[in-house]
Amino acid sequence: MMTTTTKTITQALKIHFGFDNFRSKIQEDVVKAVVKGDKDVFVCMPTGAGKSLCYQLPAVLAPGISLVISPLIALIQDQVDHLKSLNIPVCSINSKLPAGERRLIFADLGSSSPKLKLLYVTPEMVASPSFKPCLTDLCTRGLLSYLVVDEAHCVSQWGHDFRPDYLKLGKLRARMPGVPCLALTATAPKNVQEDIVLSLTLRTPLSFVTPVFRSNLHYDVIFRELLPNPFVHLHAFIQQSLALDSGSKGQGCGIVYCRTRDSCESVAHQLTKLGVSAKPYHAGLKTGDRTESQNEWMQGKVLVIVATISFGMGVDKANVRFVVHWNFAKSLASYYQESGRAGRDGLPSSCRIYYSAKDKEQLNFLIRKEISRKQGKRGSAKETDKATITDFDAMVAYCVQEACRHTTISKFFGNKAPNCAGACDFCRNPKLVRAQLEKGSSLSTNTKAQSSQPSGPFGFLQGFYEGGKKGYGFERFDEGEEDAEGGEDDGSARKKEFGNLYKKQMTMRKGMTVRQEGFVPPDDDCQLRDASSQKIPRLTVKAREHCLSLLQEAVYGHQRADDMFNDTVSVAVNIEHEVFKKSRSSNLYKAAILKRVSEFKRTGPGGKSDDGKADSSDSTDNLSSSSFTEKLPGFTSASELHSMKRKRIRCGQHPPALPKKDRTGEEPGGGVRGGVVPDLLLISL
Ligand SMILES: Nc1ncnc2c1ncn2[C@@H]1O[C@H](COP(=O)(O)OP(=O)(O)OP(=O)(O)O)[C@@H](O)[C@H]1O
Repeated sequence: MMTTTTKTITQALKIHFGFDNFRSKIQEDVVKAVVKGDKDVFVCMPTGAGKSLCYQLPAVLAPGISLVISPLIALIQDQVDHLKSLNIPVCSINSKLPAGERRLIFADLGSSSPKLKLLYVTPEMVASPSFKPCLTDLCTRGLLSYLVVDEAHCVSQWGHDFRPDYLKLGKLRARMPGVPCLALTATAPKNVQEDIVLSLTLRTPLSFVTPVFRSNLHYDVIFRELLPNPFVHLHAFIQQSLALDSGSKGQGCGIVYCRTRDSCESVAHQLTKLGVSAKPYHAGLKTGDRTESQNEWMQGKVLVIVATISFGMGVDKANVRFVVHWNFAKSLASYYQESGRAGRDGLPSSCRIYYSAKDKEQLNFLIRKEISRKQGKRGSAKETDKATITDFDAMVAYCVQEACRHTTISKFFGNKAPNCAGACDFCRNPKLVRAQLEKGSSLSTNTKAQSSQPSGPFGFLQGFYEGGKKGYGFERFDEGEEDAEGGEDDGSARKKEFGNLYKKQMTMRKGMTVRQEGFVPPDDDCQLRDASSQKIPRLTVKAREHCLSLLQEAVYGHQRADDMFNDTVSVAVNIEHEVFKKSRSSNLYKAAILKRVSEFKRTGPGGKSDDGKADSSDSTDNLSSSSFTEKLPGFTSASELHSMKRKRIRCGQHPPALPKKDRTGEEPGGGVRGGVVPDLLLISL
């Protein structure tokens, strides 16, 4: 037990970390309790609350070495770099360490008075035969000051990031009975907290648990499928969050999380096209490119990083003004942690989900299939399987409930409802949230009504799955990702296999059409009706989708105040489908679509009358769609959309470069080249 005075602690806080004060009373209390060293300590504090200091400061003051267990090498590296920049003797032993450095570290650890203060290792390393003797030696010589378990929720099978190797830490703990243990996490509901204490055999620990509520974060949910152009909407949100339109500099940065590598690429591309500097970050990139993206974002050269969830763990950037989830998170606990990367400096920041029912359905499918696979492997069901589904359901409920978002999160973690005070969309304007829900549910009803097949579990056609079983597949939900170090994964081949299976099933589900050579099938989130139909020769899905987006823009621009809650997406989908059904050739189809588009534009409030003047209904006296945007911050104004209109190009001129993904060799206009279709068709198609 140590008798370090408060003065010594505050001096060390200033000297080693450069802070005049503790960030909070609880941070100070934890540090003092750890420094005292007579008890194990459990800390559950929100993301960004300053948990690292709770063990780093005591470690600096302690005479020996503190062993820190952390789940990821990348996370460890960030901590090590940070501490090295503060001149604190720290190192990490991991599989990637060059032999020479490794020898030096072991030499220091074996010396009579090691210089190292903190030693970071993964749970796998701590259990490895090469490390065990060193650890035993340190224990025997009484040189181990603390055992620190960071991200302690990984120890719990109820936790959203369970790591089987964390379970072995209980045994490790038993081998060092006299060493105080400190477990820290940001995301632990009651059952996970209990599991941590049990698994790590913490002895009557001092618990410091603070509510998860962070008043500086504004949470909201936007239904992506209701948006005429989600990218324009995202762009507007980013502009607002970073105050780009006010010309302010040093305004911070943001993260957009996507589930797949492809969506990272396409969202980053779209944002760049709209004028925001954005870069993708995912495991499919070369390490150098990934590091470059991260560095440029850290330095503020790139404002938005569009990443899979592999990005962010350990990234301590204070001025993240927004975290967007373009795709659904796999659980509410993960969502809390990922969104919590916003506003670590305590300033107002936004956390937004672009919810999509299809996206949810897809993730549901993946999660349940994965559970089924695990159950098949172990031959039995587990309570934790249920917990995974409960956590996912909580995520769904968060999006589709009429309730305060902060309250939903707080209750999930076993806290009381906080005083949100308008820090979520529901508390700001419940009517708008309700309107969006109603629109969303009518959209999903329409989509369901279109299917002539009875749905199987979770909306899928049961007979379509291999063997007709209720198997769901997919072991990780950030598909296409490299595995986290030591994660419980069986390899990428199976991932790919499930990916292909999933795509195949979705295609079958959409159209039951046998694929013809050369026909590129619709993506999983394609909104078209009869998307897989190849009834019109040479008409591609891409061309149809493009027509649909033109229709959507036109329908949206056509809306008047009294029909602003009309479902523009469904209207456009139905018109496109009607035209598709009636047309016999690709050219006739396109001409019919353009005719409908120009009709809408001519007659709508945002359109022009025949004499070329703005329609009188566009006057500021009327409730235009831009004032609607202010009222319902889930929707993009028609004017924003019209400013996105494609540039007029003439026959013989090259169209603007297509995004990489579109360069398939296939003509966007369905294989029709300039000269065959009139000029007007090339403008838009
Ligand atoms: N006493 C303090 N005064 C000022 N800033 C502090 C203090 N303690 C910590 N910080 C800063 O707060 C930020 C968040 O700290 P830290 O990374 O430890 O949070 P955390 O609780 O571990 O979050 P997460 O769970 O997301 O990893 C860091 O930038 C850190 O430097």
